[in-house]
Amino acid sequence: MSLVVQKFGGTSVADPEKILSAARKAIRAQQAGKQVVVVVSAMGHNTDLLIDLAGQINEAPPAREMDMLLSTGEQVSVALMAMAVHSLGYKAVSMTGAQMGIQTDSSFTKARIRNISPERIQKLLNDGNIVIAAGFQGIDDDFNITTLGRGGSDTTAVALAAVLHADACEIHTDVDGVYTTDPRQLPEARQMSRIGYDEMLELASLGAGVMHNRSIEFAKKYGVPIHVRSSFSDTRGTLIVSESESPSAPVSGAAMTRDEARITVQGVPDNPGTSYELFKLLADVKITVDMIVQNVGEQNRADISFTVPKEELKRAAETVRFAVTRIGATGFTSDDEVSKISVVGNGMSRQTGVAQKMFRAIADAGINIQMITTSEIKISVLVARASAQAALRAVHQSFELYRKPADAADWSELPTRKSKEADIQSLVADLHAVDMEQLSLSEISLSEDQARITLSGVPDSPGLAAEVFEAVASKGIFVDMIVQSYDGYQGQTGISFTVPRAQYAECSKLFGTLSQKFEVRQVSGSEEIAKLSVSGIGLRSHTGVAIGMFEVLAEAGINVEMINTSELRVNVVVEGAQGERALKCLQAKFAANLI
Ligand SMILES: Nc1ncnc2c1ncn2[C@@H]1O[C@H](COP(=O)(O)OP(=O)(O)O)[C@@H](O)[C@H]1O
Ligand SMILES: N[C@@H](CC(=O)OP(=O)(O)O)C(=O)O
Repeated sequence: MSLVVQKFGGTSVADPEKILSAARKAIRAQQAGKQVVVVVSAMGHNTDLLIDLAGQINEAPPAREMDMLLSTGEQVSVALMAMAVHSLGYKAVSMTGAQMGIQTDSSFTKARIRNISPERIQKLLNDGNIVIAAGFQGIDDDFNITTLGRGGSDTTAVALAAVLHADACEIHTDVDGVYTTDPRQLPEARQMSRIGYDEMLELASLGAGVMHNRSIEFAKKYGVPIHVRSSFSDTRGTLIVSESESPSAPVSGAAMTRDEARITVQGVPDNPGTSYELFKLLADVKITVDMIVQNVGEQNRADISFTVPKEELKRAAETVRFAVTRIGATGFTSDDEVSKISVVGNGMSRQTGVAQKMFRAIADAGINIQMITTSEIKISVLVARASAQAALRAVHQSFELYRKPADAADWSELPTRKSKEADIQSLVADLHAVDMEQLSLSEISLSEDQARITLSGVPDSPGLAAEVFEAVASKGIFVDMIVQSYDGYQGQTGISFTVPRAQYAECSKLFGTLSQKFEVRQVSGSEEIAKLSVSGIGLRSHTGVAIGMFEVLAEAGINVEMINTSELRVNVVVEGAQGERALKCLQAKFAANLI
């Protein structure tokens, strides 16, 4: 019998009428011959209210008690939803995370699911019940209640869909589907018919609050199709599956992470191990570091810039102050008035000129780019918060995201779940054997076909990045990694990028002639670089991967020249001669995580 998981977010169960309307949807699905599991979040903004309440009693409430408190929001909703189904004449049973056997680790307020026992739910479904499951919560080995982190009900829903082998996991929310960017930010955003898991994973981590990023990790890992749709109508929404909406579009979506802060550590001794020490100290106090830009240093000193969520700046600055003395850096600067604008698309890894187009759009809007990082399917830039919305709009316009691509898939072509009955047995067995959210890496690789160009002391003004990469693109040179760092000294910035080794000579010649035009202090580079990549799922939520890479390379005395990180991959560039040795170190370090 086919089975559907329907998740209703806080806005969709905000009052009794909405709860009744959600209950009717569940009943309609059951009448259509499906077994139905409904996952609900706390009503409206109840989780925020509970957090606020806790704050009035204790400024730093114990995390265990926080989870005890926050889980009550969902417990209210499941009971009311079950009552709603009963009032309409159908059978329903509500269940907490513990009752469903959702076992987690003990990281209160951001627990990870280890295991789910589907037997009880399955029995209740077989008896004709609609099962109403509390989202966002679980239980640890010591019977403590845990929660999965803000927005975690999506993760509960997808995890249940995986273990119950549902046909689809429907996310019912207050928008019609996934848009090319947050429609609350840009009304011209367009609803997509579908989006790839990797694209959604990146967007969700970049501020597209419509989905919780960890739920996409699950969906990708277990092949669960997600259907994001409106709670208030029955229209088709957006499918999240393996393939993108359009095979040709370079960019599928754009996102803004509004409240960011930048820290630049200046004059870091350019020795193996210093970055590791800095990021380890930050990781030890559980600060999530993003957009790491370690540019190639001069005179054996480098600047390392990175971003942290704005609310973490105070804590991060305390740690960085300590780290500066410990690693012998010269100082640090920070700015908490910055936002990150990103574009994401599976198609960009196959096309040239995508980064340049984004930089041009932002330059033409008169906005300065402070930092750049790229990865295979994502380009992020840091801009002043006051210009962030204008930058988002400029980028959205430039890639014509408001227009449906001519080759966009339409609903009739959308794939459905293909796995067979036998798969479920092994899936369930598998889930009992391993942690559902354990780090799984698919590949550790070395490529030696790239070269690096570094422009140091570049004037930090609008349009510079666009001009540099337009010049490179005009020669038909494909740029892979790009990092631009904020330079706290004299309004200057440094840009490093990699190009195919075969085009290195041409590219250095180009900058030999262009360096005067761009008023670059120094152009340097190396034909002998090695790029090492660790790929998998959810590498940013498993922040240990980047740190682990820094650690083993530092231990082996190998200096990291460039780094970029994304949900799917962490890349580092090291000196060419060290490539093979670096690969062996990484393979040894992550052997247990390779699948
Ligand atoms: N790319 C996007 N597509 C659709 N919605 C988005 C996107 N980015 C951000 N959002 C926001 O996500 C909101 C839905 O998420 P949320 O408020 O958490 O819903 P729920 O309460 O159902 O969990 C939408 O109202 C929308 O403003
Ligand atoms: N109630 C929790 C979990 C959740 O997923 O909520 P929502 O589905 O409304 O984003 C929160 O607010 O974080």
